[in-house]
Formats: sequence, C-alpha cells, structure tokens
Amino acid sequence: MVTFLAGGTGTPKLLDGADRVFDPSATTVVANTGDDVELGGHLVCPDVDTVLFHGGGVLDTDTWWGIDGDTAATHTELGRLADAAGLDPGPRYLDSDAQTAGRDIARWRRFSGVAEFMRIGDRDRAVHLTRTSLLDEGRSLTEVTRLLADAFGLEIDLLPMSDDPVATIVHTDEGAMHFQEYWVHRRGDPPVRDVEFRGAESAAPTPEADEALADPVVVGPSNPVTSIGPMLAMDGIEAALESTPVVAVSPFVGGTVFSGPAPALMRGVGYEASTAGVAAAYPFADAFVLDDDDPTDLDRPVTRTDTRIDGAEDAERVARAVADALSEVA
Ligand SMILES: C[C@H](OP(=O)(O)OP(=O)(O)OC[C@H]1O[C@@H](n2cnc3c(=O)[nH]c(N)nc32)[C@H](O)[C@@H]1O)C(=O)O
Ligand SMILES: O=c1nc2n(C[C@H](O)[C@H](O)[C@H](O)CO)c3cc(O)ccc3cc-2c(=O)[nH]1
Ligand SMILES: [Mg+2]
Repeated sequence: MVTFLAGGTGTPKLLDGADRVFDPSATTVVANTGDDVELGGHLVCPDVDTVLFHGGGVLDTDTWWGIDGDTAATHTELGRLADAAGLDPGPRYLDSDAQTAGRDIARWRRFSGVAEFMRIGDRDRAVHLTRTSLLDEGRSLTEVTRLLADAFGLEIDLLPMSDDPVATIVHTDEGAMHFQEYWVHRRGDPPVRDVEFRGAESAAPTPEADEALADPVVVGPSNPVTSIGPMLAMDGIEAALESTPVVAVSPFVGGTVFSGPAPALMRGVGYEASTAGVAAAYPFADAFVLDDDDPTDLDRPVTRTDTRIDGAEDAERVARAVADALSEVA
C-alpha cells in the first residue's frame, strides 16, 4: 500500500509511470482541494480533476488541466453574453461585503459565472455540474469523487484531502485574493506577502484520508505551499506523517523549478525558494528524491535520479527512485 499527496502538475506527472512500480489497486492519491473554486454555481476541483482525468486517460497533458480536445462552447457563449450585456469580464465575487467582512470560505471561493475568468471546457463542465448536483443532494466530496473515479475507470483510489472547504488565499501587495485569481487572472504577477489556508483551522482530513496516511507516503513534486500546504494546515496531518515512512520528491533542482509560481510563494511564506526550502517545509520527510544536478546537501537520506518528467518512462524512473528510497526508510 502507498499513498501519494498530490497537487495538479508535478505529482500527476509522477503518477504517469508510478503504476509500473506501485500496484495501482494498492495506491491511494490524496489530492489538494485548496485550489477549489465555484464558478457559475459549479464546484471546480482542479487538482482532484487532474488526477481524475489522468486516471481516465483523457487529461490534456500539454496544460496538465482540463480534458484533451475539449470544446469550450459554453465558456465562449458566457463571454459573448457578458460582453453584449456590458458586464465586467474579470473575476467578480458574488458578495464582496460578506467576503471582506467575514471569513465565510464559501464566499471566498465563489465567483460570478458570467464571463468566467477560467476557461472551462464543455466536458470538464459536465464533471463540475455532476459533482455540484451530487453535493447538493447531500453527498460528501469523498463520495462524489469516488463516483466520478468509477465513471472515469480509475484503478487507484482518489480522495480529496477533506470534505470541508479550505480556500487558499494569497496575500499580495495588491490585496488578498483567491489562488485562482492570483494565478489564472493575474498570472502570478502581484508580489506575494503571505499565503493563508482559510478554513483549514476548522477543516478535518476525512477518515479515508486519515486511513491512507497510515500507509507509506510519497509527497510528489508538487508546490509545497499551495498544493501540499493546505493539507499540512489541517490538524493531525503532520502528526500522521511523523508516524509513517515519508519520501518527498523535490519540485526544485537547487533553486530552479520546472514550472509555476512555487519560488514566489515559498519566499512569500518565509522559506528559501529551493530544495533546501522544501526540506525545511517537510520536517516529517524521512528521505528525499533529488535531481542528479541538484547541488543541495540534506540532513536526511537522498536518492538521486534525473527528476525531469516528460513522459511515462521518465515517471517510471523517478517512481523507482521513490520505491528505493521508501525501502530504505520503511
Ligand atoms: C500552478 C501549479 O500548481 P499545480 O498545478 O497544482 O501543480 P503542483 O503543485 O502539483 O506542481 C507544481 C510543481 O511541479 C513541479 N514540476 C513540474 N514538472 C516537473 C518535473 O518534470 N519534475 C519535477 N521533479 N517536478 C516538476 C514544478 O517545479 C512545480 O513547482 C504550481 O504551483 O506550479
Ligand atoms: O492557467 C489557467 N489554468 C487553468 N486551470 C488550472 C488551474 O488554475 C491551476 O493550475 C490549478 O488550480 C493548480 O492546481 C484550470 C483547471 C481546471 O480544473 C479547470 C479550468 C482551468 C482553467 C484554467 C485557465 O483558464 N487558465
Ligand atoms: Mg494545485
């Protein structure tokens, strides 16, 4: 049995070849939900969905989000309607007073769906519509995710980190904004001062996620702040990781990332933007998988390989390094 902690790019890339090393029927993936956002009344769960679409063989692996070849007729029409009605096409909160006055997580992650600022594909939207309808019937996100996983034919067990809402809020020089506004609408431009996981103090990992964390854990090469951070912010997760063998794969090579805003976010929360910073963020990790070219020395065991993942064979190589590291610490 093995459990991967996943964001939406680095860890899904690793999962692309992990099934050749770890039995998929004995593999659980706990996905971040801090990025989740409500658009037009539909709950979008980007990290859960990347793993879902990857497992179903339909992921767009140019972007690592959305469905390959998806159309966007509804998205285009929403934009046209908004334009014709003279509506602001940017991200608009449904109730900005309640948002700024209170700490209502639902309001912080809920945006107006008229002229969406994220490009939602038509087949992708069908997933959000199904998910939201099932949640409205009173099912938990865990149940709904499992139903969707069955529909997409996943072999692994895919779990959201929590059934409770957590919203990743980036505090910037230009104010506080939801991660999707910071990353998609503002292209990661505003300087980061801090990152907050709103709701994490009252959110709980699900019993299913708790159980999965009793198995050996692989922290994939995801963003330590916005993909793994929301999990670590919940009570009990770090303690669970202290009690089980954990191997982490660095998303950095020294001070360089393969993609995305991790350096700015790491610096924003006070970590060095490097593999050393990742190790500081993961005090519970028993061993690390680092790139051959990473000059970092760590105080914990290190297994080295080429950690660039450009396909299933690369992913298999990194997964084998993970398995080797796990066998040494388990
Ligand atoms: C916006 C993006 O978030 P998300 O899509 O959730 O991505 P993750 O947090 O899962 O991953 C970001 C992280 O991934 C690293 N990465 C990307 N490609 C590779 C690779 O081939 N090898 C490797 N070891 N790491 C990889 C990348 O450096 C990023 O830091 C986000 O936060 O970027
Ligand atoms: O950069 C973008 N990322 C988009 N993403 C990716 C997403 O913003 C982030 O990369 C993840 O939240 C990080 O995990 C989407 C993810 C989805 O699940 C559904 C729709 C989108 C749409 C966009 C988009 O328009 N632009
Ligand atoms: Mg993410």
